[in-house]
Amino acid sequence: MVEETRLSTKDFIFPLFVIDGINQKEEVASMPGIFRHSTDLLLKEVEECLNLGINAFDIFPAYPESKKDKMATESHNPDTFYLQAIHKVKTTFPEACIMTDVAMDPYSSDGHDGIVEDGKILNDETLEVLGKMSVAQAQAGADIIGPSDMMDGRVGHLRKALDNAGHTEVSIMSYTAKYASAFYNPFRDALDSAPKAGDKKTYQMDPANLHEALIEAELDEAEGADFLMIKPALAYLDVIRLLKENSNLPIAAYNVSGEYSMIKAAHEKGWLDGERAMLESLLSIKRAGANIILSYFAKEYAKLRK
Ligand SMILES: NCC(=O)CCC(=O)O
Ligand SMILES: [Mg+2]
Repeated sequence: MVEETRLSTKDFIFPLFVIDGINQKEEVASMPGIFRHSTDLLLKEVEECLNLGINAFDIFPAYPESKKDKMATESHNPDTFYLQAIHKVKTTFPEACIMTDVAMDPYSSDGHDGIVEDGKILNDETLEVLGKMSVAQAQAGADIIGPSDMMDGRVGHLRKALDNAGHTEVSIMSYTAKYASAFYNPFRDALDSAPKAGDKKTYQMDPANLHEALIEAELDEAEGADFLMIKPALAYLDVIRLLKENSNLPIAAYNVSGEYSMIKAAHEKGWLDGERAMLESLLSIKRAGANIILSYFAKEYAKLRK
């Protein structure tokens, strides 16, 4: 009765990885228990999760090097397997909430979220590509698009692009405060999307900065974001709390791959109780103020609750 914070399966968005092909299921080496599925098996995974009470999914594609180029052209090719997978999932399970990822890195031969020229990221030119990508994802059936690129002005640009294409009901979950973090490495293994040169510090946030997140939040709200997200979660609980107290938008937190894998690794070594560590860290994210948690633990949590 006096417990102040309670987790529920409904709090979660489960990130899923999709690959091209049929009957393919590969475990991500640095993320025990997390798989890359071809679309046919992804449908089974979504069905299993829906039966466990998970309603929302964030789907990411892993592309082979041969499909990548400087302009991320594959990202808005209507025949590409990712867009077809989104369409298939949404038409098979219309009740599922489907979120997609907007950034160039899975399709970029530079492994960056934007267009690279002479070692620099071209912010405004990148917005054009992100606009095409968003409209293609909305067309495929996305309910929420998740711009994870951190270019300036992209929320407003994408809102306009979606509206102009008739997708007024597609929401934007902005990666408002996405920090240049060491905790993303397993995810980059899952997607083979690590930067080929340089790092992401010119567009992602400095882990030293808290109040800069408020500037990002004000801009995103003004530009039309429907949700604000903080990423990573565990090393940034203060940022979650600050945005929760300063915005009336729903607050999401991304419990990222490294946060998942370090608990899994310590559990495998017998150094801590993985289940208790999972529950405690998820609870801390909600206690800090997140309404929504994107987590690779979502399915494990849902099974436990069941
Ligand atoms: N745009 C999504 C991510 O970058 C996820 C990172 C992670 O899970 O480590
Ligand atoms: Mg920004």
